[in-house]
Amino acid sequence: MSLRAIIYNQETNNLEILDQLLLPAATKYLKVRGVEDGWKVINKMQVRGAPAIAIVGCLSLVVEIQNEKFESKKQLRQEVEGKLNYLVSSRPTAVNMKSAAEELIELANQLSKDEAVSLEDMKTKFLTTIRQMLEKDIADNTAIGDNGAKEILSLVSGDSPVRIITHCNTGSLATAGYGTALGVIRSLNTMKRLEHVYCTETRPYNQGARLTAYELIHEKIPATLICDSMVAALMKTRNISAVVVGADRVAANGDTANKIGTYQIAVVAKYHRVPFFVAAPFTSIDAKISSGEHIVIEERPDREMTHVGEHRIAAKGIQCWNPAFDVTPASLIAGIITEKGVFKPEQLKEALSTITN
Ligand SMILES: CSC[C@@H](O)[C@@H](O)C(=O)COP(=O)(O)O
Repeated sequence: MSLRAIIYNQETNNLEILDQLLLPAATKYLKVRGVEDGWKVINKMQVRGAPAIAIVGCLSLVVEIQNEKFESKKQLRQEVEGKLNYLVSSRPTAVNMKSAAEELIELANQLSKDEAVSLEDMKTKFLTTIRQMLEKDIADNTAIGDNGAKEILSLVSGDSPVRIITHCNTGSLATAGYGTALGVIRSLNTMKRLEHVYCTETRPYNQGARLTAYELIHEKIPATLICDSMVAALMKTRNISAVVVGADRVAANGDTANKIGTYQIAVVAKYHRVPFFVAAPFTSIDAKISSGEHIVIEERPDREMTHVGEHRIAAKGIQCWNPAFDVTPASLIAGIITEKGVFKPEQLKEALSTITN
């Protein structure tokens, strides 16, 4: 069974997340009792990964309001709007929580205006919409996995197996399950066409060494860990078939914000003529921004660079710069693998306007 980052029980209204700060040393689930807990676990990165952030944020709202009594539809609408906006402020770069909040606020507005909808119906419809996010994300990831595997295999001759590089963590721990870039790797492995995957350590937070490596071992996928600084040497010496990474926000022109270090891998891939793919659900695409210039990059505390756990590794007193993400220009991206197909960056705008649900 694949790892579960999010466990939600509708009957008991219980939400738990796997504390990703403790992995791989300890597997401990944390209860999320409402929006305040939701905000904290996202901000502290106990849950992380763009799709997982949105799902946990929205489910924390379900937990909070499921048993709450509201006087009117207006009161319910105002409360969900305030709380969703608060959840959006937990981390700025990934678009998924923001898009989910905007859609849910729009839904609350519509239901609140519709006189045929009672207060009870409004609440039920609202809660059901959020609960469906979990299942939808898994279905989307499975489609991304299959679309990406087919795309990569179409680039190699005959039945040759492929060798993939990935960065950060994009698997079951970063999503509702299966994963995006790691979903592509999982699908290639299921098709028996994956020779090997190389995962980067992903400094400074080590999502690759701690989380991706853990998932790959758990899934028995043939894998090797490399430091972030080894990518160029690896591409020069091993015959790498493709790079596949996830995304925190894809702009309308295809520029993609993802974990810090993604951009330099794309530059190195271009030099070595290795196709560089981004795997992300439509919920990670921000059609409202024309390019990556408009993406706010989160800067995290120095401590994440100077310490590993409780252990200081950097000289005391040194200044740090710790952006959590960078933006890879569309010109370096061979394709954006989504649940609705694989698009070249320049095809994205049209896909966004023609493909709805
Ligand atoms: C499917 S997850 C895609 C991205 O969110 C992932 O690659 C990433 O950058 C995660 O960053 P994180 O800071 O760990 O939340």
